[in-house]
Amino acid sequence: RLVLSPLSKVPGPAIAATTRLVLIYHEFTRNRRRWIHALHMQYGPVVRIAPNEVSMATWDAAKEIYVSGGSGYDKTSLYKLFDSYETECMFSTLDKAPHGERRKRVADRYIKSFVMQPDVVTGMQERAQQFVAKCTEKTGSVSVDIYVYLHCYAIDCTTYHLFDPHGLNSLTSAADLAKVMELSHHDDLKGSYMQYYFTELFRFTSQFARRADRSQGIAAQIMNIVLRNDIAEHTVLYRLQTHVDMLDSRSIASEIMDHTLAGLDTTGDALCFLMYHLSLPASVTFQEKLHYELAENPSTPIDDLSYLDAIVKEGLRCFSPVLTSLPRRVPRSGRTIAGVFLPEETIVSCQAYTLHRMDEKVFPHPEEFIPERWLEPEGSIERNQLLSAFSTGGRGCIGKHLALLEMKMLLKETYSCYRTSVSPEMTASMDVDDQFVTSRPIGRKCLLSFVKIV
Ligand code: HEM
Repeated sequence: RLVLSPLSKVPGPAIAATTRLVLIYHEFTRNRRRWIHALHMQYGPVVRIAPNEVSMATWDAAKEIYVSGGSGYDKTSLYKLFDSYETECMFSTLDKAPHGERRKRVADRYIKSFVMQPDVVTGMQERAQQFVAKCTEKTGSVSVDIYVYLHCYAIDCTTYHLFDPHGLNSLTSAADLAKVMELSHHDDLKGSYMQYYFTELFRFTSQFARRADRSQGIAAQIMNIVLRNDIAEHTVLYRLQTHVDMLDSRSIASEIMDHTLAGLDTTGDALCFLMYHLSLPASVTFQEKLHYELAENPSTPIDDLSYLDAIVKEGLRCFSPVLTSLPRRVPRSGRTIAGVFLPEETIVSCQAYTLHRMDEKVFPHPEEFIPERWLEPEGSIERNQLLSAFSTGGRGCIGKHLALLEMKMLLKETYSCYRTSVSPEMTASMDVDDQFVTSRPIGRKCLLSFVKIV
């Protein structure tokens, strides 16, 4: 492995080239992303992290892995863990052709022009207003745990888009709030890796199945909704139910379930990290500039607010909720990337955490939160190419435009009228806790105070 493997010339620690146990150790100790980033800083943009696995950190490599041929290389079996009801969904379909067929069924519901329609925008705005009302219902300098309410907001918005009028109303209903608490406080990292490495064992012990522990309640609810015939026409479920070549109900439920969970932690955690950062004393100017833009342009379309856009992009660059590698398999007969030949079936990936930091010509002072960098015309192409929060290509995030609308709407409704600051009672850690795919604050609590701007 160290000497004769076609990967033997790829830089990286010798021990990692000889056994996968090193990578497994970092996976189980929640250190995979940090370890890979440190290796990139030491060895450069191409690193061997296991006998048959290579990590890359340039836009050219990302383009080849995720965009070549439309949707890049096929996924690894890690994604099989995202089946629901023991049935494939778009995200867990490994190969290109069946994935493309699945994606076409719902793609029109997620394109920007559809998401920006009044039906959808108004739905998001109502929920953003409910979020602000919830955070400000008690008067005085009361601190509010936005971690929970942001997850409520994310799932209420997503399920409105997926299966209105039966979406969750966790910002207004205590029963739905309890479901969100259950979903957003789970810890899936070790269980998921166990399931990945010991697939056969888990097949016989399905009571430990990854999703079952956190999402049994919502899974049953979604299956019931899928069978209903009163779904609003603007939704993803309606699109699936009325497709000429309709999928069976388990496949539809699996798809809807996956989108529900895909839109929960991602948008919820991204907003949580971002609002926390904006509420620190050092961010007063960012809040002021944002408030000024919102107050001066109350009727400007949300997508034309350039400072709001810069805040969201910088938030996604610094605190992306999907920081870790998105693994793919090198196609038949192998490929050469960045001058390195990778044999067929080598596992290859990029991680957003490193793409967002490594090239200091594109992102000077990468550890600093500087929204203004997104307003500079020079270097704009390179910055946007390397911003990988939603990944890229035909398997990139289908919910990107919905997520951006949700984020912008919530910030607009909040910072048009309120100033936020970190509450003095806030002792929970906001350091990043890597889960299997997403990352969230370690403390799972974020206490902020809201003060009305008069
Ligand atoms: C800030 C919020 C979000 C972020 C950062 C994010 C990020 C991502 C990323 C990086 C991927 C690609 C993963 C991979 O290749 O392994 C992805 C895929 C996906 N996302 Fe998102 N996502 C967000 C919100 C949403 C929302 C709101 C929805 C839907 C309601 C959604 C639905 C999906 C689906 C269905 C896929 C799979 C696409 C496919 O396989 O073709 N995401 N997301």
